Amino acid sequence: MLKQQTILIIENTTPGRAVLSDFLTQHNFHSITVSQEQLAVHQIEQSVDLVLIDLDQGDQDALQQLRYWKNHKPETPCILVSSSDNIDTAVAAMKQGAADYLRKPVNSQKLIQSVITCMRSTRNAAPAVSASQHRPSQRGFENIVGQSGAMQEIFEDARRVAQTDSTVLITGESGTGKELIAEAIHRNSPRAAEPFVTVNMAAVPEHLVESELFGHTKGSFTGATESRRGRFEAAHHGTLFIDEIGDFKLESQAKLLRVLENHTITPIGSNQDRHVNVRVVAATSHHLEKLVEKGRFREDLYYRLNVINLKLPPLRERNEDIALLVDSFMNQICQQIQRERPELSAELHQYLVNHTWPGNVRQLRNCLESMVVLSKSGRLTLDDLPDMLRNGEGVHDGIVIPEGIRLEELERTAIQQTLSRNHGNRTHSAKSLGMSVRTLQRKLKAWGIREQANSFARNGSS
Ligand SMILES: Nc1ncnc2c1ncn2[C@@H]1O[C@H](COP(=O)(O)OP(=O)(O)OP(=O)(O)O)[C@@H](O)[C@H]1O
Repeated sequence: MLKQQTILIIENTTPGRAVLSDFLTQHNFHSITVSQEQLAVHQIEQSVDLVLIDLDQGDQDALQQLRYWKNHKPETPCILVSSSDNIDTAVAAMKQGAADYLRKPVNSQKLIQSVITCMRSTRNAAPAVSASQHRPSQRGFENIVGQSGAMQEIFEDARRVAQTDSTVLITGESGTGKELIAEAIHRNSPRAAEPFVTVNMAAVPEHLVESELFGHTKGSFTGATESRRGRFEAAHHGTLFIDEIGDFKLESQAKLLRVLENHTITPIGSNQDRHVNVRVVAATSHHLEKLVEKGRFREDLYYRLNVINLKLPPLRERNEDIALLVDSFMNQICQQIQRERPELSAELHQYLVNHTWPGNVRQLRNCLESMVVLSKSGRLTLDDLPDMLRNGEGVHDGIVIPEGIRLEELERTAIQQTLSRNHGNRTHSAKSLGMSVRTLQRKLKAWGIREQANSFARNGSS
């Protein structure tokens, strides 16, 4: 049994805090309880073993809280608890790195099981020296998996831009590997021996953005008890990766533009400019052009950042990479938690390859990790899939169609998911989709997924 591990409970109601705290105390955990408003920087700085966030404080606030936590203490597992059955929130939480998502009323056994599992999985993971426990230790291109044409082009372009000092804008949905590419660019650049510093704008509270980037002097605002170096200075001679640049407020955008043009920063409260030599790589999952049209992103900053644009495709557009990713993640995860690599049933493998993965590579990795950690035998099957996936997430049940998706992609996704649900049976799938088997076969052939369906059908009973 774990002894006196500390759990931080962020929950806005006093009775809710008391119930959770009593319950965890009974199970020998030490708990600290706060409401979101009470949460202070020193609590984030202190060492806690797990964070429990109540989503009923408002989905967006809780998700922001999660992002902030993952940015500052990526190694600390966060469990989200919610009475909402909004699948989008659950998906968003998992995409942003929640270790688990529990629906209220939470069965006490389930809560304890989740707490113990999340802590165990973190303890067994590699030491938290990197910004993410999921990242390989050598973070060059050699650790980025992808044999699809789209990824090969990205690698080629990224290697080329690594040699320059140009600003790079990496675009792509959350979890597609933007940060991984940014770091690989840095590791392959002449700045490789200098710092690679990251900052996620979506995770920094609005009033702290400028202090985070440019630093502040002691006493320059309430709470500034010490002078603090900003991320630009921390990245001096190296690379600064600014994630979710689209979340910058207009006022800060003007200041950022000035730094990019003059290479000088002025910490808050100081009247002295400081020279910084920093290469900026920015990333966003938003359509910046649209934000520019709406007046929410400065056009001049957009052009200044967009000198070189690398567009990472979502995982559903490069299914051919999934089998490789699965193989690589299974090896990594099993090595990290020192487990023998379990076998994957043919149905499960087929499911993983055909799933649309709205949370992209991150979600695929989290799914595999959760299955491996919780597995009781040496073989993983469809029954081992996390609940959220088994309940149809990623199948677009609510039909939320991502912007810019082509009809053909939708059709392909619908067909692949239906085949997966019907264990590769084309007759049942065609019937359920309201098309003839012949049409279904023609489409599969045209998309080059005939083999997968065949091999699945052959192995379907294994
Ligand atoms: N091609 C890949 N090969 C191996 N691992 C990958 C690949 N792409 C992403 N990952 C892994 O997926 C996770 C998410 O990647 P990353 O943080 O780089 O995505 P992102 O696009 O920056 O996400 P966000 O926009 O949410 O910050 C990480 O654990 C990363 O190591």
